[in-house]
Amino acid sequence: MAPVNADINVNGNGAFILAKKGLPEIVENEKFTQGYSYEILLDTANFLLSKIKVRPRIGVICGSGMGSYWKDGSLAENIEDAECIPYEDIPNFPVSTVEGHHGKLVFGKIEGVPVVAMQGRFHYYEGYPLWKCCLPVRVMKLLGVDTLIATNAAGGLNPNYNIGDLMIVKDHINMMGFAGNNPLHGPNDDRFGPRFPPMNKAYNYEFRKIAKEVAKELEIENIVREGVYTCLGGPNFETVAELNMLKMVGVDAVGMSTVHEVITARHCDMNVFALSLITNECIASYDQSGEANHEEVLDVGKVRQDILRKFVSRLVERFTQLGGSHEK
Ligand SMILES: O=P(O)(O)O[C@H]1O[C@H](CO)[C@@H](O)[C@H]1O
Ligand SMILES: Nc1nc2[nH]cnc2c(=O)[nH]1
Repeated sequence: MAPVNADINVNGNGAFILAKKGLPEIVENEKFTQGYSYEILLDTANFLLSKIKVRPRIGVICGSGMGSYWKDGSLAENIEDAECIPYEDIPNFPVSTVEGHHGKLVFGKIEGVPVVAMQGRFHYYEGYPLWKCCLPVRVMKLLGVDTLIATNAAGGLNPNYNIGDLMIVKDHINMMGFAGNNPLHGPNDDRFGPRFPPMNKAYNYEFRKIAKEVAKELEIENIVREGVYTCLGGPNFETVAELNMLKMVGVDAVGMSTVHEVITARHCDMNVFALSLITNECIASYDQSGEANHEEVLDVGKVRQDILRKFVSRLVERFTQLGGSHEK
């Protein structure tokens, strides 16, 4: 039997083997696996501080299609005195490559509270290692942020959920972590946090309680849920078998972000609240028609933009009133 192409040889037993000459050399890049040092991120934080008027206390990460819920680019409606800094202009920052992620940091005030919002997050599937996806969280911490509100678009796996529901994240399952991929992988710098951070109280109990009260005040409690989120590496959506496995282990909503950001935030002792917008139904049966797609994800973000803006704004106000004494 002849080899099918020049890169494949046949050994003496007739089995195919790969020709060694064609294989790429893999070089381990230390910086890639270990992340930027405290000092490098301090430079980034100092650069930002030299540009902005407010010192943010709360950081908001806008999920897919949600960055414009405060108007494209400026967050003008709700972030007062907004100052936008494109990621390209920030030293050591990655850039956004996904549609629905504008790629700007917006500084200003919501309900009088100094905030920074990320209009666009970074995902593993874009090619960034997890530590780099989470770099902005550490920069926020160095800027003085003590509370993180992470929003995301997610597929609803819980059969009781509807498209357009908002899920308060009660907990997560770190599927990528099971495979050894963690934003805290590599040497630990105690100035950020401990080597072995606990995660059993990752999503602040008081914040979740407040969010449920606020949902009642805004009369949206019928669309607000509470559940377990998981992040997969993406960029493909899930197979039916994968979804059924996730359902079995107690997952309510599936996405491709947030978990690593939350781990990074808890490592550096930030209070965390996370909210999933259910943008599509996870198709967990071979008999069901339809397919997940990013356009639908972005469309549902638009439909819910007013509610999201009101909900997150009220949460910013109420979380700040809570002060720093509550249990994290
Ligand atoms: O998690 P966010 O960034 O909100 O976006 C979610 O939606 C996108 C897929 O449509 C993926 O990026 C997934 O992570
Ligand atoms: N993995 C995943 N991410 C999403 N983001 C929005 N919808 C989905 C989904 O169904 N699956």
